[in-house]
Amino acid sequence: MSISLAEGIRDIPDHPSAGIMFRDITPLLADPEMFEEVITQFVAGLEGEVDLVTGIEARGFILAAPVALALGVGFVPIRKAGKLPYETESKSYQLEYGEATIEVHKDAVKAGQRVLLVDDVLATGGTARAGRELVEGLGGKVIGARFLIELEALEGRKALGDLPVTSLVTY
Ligand SMILES: O=P(O)(O)OC[C@H]1O[C@H](OP(=O)(O)OP(=O)(O)O)[C@H](O)[C@@H]1O
Ligand SMILES: Nc1ncnc2[nH]cnc12
Repeated sequence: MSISLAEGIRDIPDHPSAGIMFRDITPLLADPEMFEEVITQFVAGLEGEVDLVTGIEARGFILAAPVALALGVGFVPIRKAGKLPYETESKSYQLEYGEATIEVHKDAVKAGQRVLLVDDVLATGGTARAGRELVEGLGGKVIGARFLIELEALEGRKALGDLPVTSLVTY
């Protein structure tokens, strides 16, 4: 029987602010079959193609870490400003409901490493683009991005240019 990932996503109107329909993935995460299905679909075709997986705080971490382990490669956290302890590079950006700054450790990616970007939601694409720019600023090559959810009306793919993007549930 095929699994419907959309059934694990709950709609919360007006969170975190009026007019936003928040797509809550916690029911999916609480279901091990759905969670495993996401990781299986994310890694399909990527064996041997990736040197590092990066995830963006906080929900991106939940999905990116098991993807890294499934591919047998390391995980690099991209964190909100002020959280990483060593020297960092930073990027500020807009997202669907505000603005933020994210950071990565300066030594987290080596020149030429192939990096997969993983996050839960692609909305405006501001977060993912900032993450891509951080990785590429360190000399890494972002080879693709995987999202559980894509909010198509916000056209986040456009912010990622020619990057190969896969999303599993679209709204
Ligand atoms: O495409 P965008 O418009 O940039 O929006 C997508 C981002 O928004 C959410 O993160 P949020 O900053 O809310 O952080 P969280 O994971 O800590 O809740 C989500 O997890 C993505 O990272
Ligand atoms: N509508 C939304 N629901 C959940 N996460 C988001 N990140 C950006 N927009 C979002």
